[in-house]
Amino acid sequence: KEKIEITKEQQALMKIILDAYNRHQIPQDVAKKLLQDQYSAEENFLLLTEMATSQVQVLVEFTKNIPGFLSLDHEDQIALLKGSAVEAMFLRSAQVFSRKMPKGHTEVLEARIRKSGISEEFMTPMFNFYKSIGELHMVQEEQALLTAITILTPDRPHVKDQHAVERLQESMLDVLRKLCALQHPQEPQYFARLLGRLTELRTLNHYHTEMLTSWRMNDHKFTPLLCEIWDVQ
Ligand SMILES: O=C(c1ccccc1)c1ccc(-c2nc3ccccc3n2[C@H](C(=O)NC2CCCCC2)C2CCCCC2)cc1
Repeated sequence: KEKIEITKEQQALMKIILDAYNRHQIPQDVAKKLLQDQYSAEENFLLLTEMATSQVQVLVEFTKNIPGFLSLDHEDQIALLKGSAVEAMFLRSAQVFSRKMPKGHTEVLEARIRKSGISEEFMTPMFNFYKSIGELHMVQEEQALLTAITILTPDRPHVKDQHAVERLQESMLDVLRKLCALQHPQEPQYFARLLGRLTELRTLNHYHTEMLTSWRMNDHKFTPLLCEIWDVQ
């Protein structure tokens, strides 16, 4: 049994990532709002765009704290943020959805989301993803590292220096691999399952434009930031 140990600098890296992740949480809790009241499709869409706009701002702050990110080529920094924003939003939504809630609240939340205005065809892949994230029972460190790994995906569109991004992503993957081995000693395949979720995330990203434009309402209004990030309008 080879001895798994996280080095001093890897511990420091994990602490930086975790602090940044916890510092940059979404301001108000969307799940609480959804559990309180039923909203119309228009109100839900407005809630989504407000939540997503603040999440993008939070994501930028989190990303700036990833060691080495600010040393990347500036245009590559933008390409990485733009390329990962939707995936990070779904990852965050999945974490909000799979958070421990009082009895029956998750079912109410799911029902509210199903009736929020998203078109039927996207419900299954979206909830399959949320449930597969929930089954992993990730600890905070794993969630933070997985978000950083998603952002540091080298093959996003328009990234010029992919090797520089690969090097940063690899150091995150190495810490995550060790953390999984330490946190889940009985589950040697846990790390692979975590990375499998990133593949599922890409498929959600793939049809995000139809998901947005097919909300059951007309005149979808987006903030300027979301027009940039979501390639809409
Ligand atoms: O259609 C969607 C879409 C959006 C952008 C690109 C492509 C598709 C699309 C549709 C629902 C959800 C989505 N899945 C959720 C799971 C749990 C809780 C809320 C969730 N949401 C939305 C939300 O506010 N997400 C926040 C979460 C914090 C981080 C920023 C985002 C609300 C919005 C009010 C109505 C009900 C769902 C997330 C996304």
